[in-house]
Amino acid sequence: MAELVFFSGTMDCGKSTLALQMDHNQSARGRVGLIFTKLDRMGESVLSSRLGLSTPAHEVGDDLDFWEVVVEHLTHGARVDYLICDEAQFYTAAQVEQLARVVDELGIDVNCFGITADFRTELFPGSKRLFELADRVQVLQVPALCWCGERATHNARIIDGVMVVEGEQVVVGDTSGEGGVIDEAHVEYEVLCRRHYMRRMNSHAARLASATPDVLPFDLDVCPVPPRG
Ligand SMILES: Nc1ncnc2c1ncn2[C@@H]1O[C@H](COP(=O)(O)OP(=O)(O)O)[C@@H](O)[C@H]1O
Ligand SMILES: Cc1cn([C@H]2C[C@H](O)[C@@H](COP(=O)(O)O)O2)c(=O)[nH]c1=O
Repeated sequence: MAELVFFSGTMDCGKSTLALQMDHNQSARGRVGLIFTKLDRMGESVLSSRLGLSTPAHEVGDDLDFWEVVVEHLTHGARVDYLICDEAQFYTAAQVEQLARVVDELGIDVNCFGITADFRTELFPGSKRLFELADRVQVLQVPALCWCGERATHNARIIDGVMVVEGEQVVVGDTSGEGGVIDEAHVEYEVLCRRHYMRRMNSHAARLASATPDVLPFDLDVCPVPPRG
């Protein structure tokens, strides 16, 4: 039975790597897939992982209709066994519904990969609809970690070193320091555990706090001093 599966988690937890592995394993056994992505950090029409691998992909614009794309392939005699859909958080709710129809009416497996929530902890439209419609939502096995060592559960947006909780939902960027730019400010992301997300305590803020002896905003037993870097 074909399935709609949503592999979800924070940024930097290995979603795109898994998407590439899944495609590799399927195509190595002669199955034929279509690969989609939207707003990948590496540019248009590419699905890339931080491990350095990438593959060409169909870029998903707001007007792309997954049902029509797949039906057109089939009508022209092409085989389609599965779909790999990366950065699915950015898809529209209608596009997720088209993906569900591809599964139900064409019997094609659809594997979606994407972050659950934005830097304000609000669900992205694509993720919300996937949570509502997917046969399965899977968390990845290797957790991304907060600077304190706990499992990271939240994505923080950092502008010029300071964590923010207001702004546009979509700003393409990375966790490695290479970010986008808004109004000439440097935008990047950092994954945090809930405790440190709620305290607005990214690694930079924690380092500053630990350097100030009379300001101890959190319990050092639970929140060790973050590593330098
Ligand atoms: N130099 C490295 N050596 C080993 N693993 C790495 C290295 N760089 C990144 N990774 C792994 O790649 C993961 C990020 O993979 P990626 O597929 O780009 O994440 P996502 O798509 O979820 O944002 C990291 O969590 C880490 O496990
Ligand atoms: C939290 C958050 C993230 N984004 C962007 C930043 C990246 O370009 C992607 C996530 O990609 P990844 O492969 O999972 O690292 O999403 C955003 O636009 N808004 C946000 O709030």
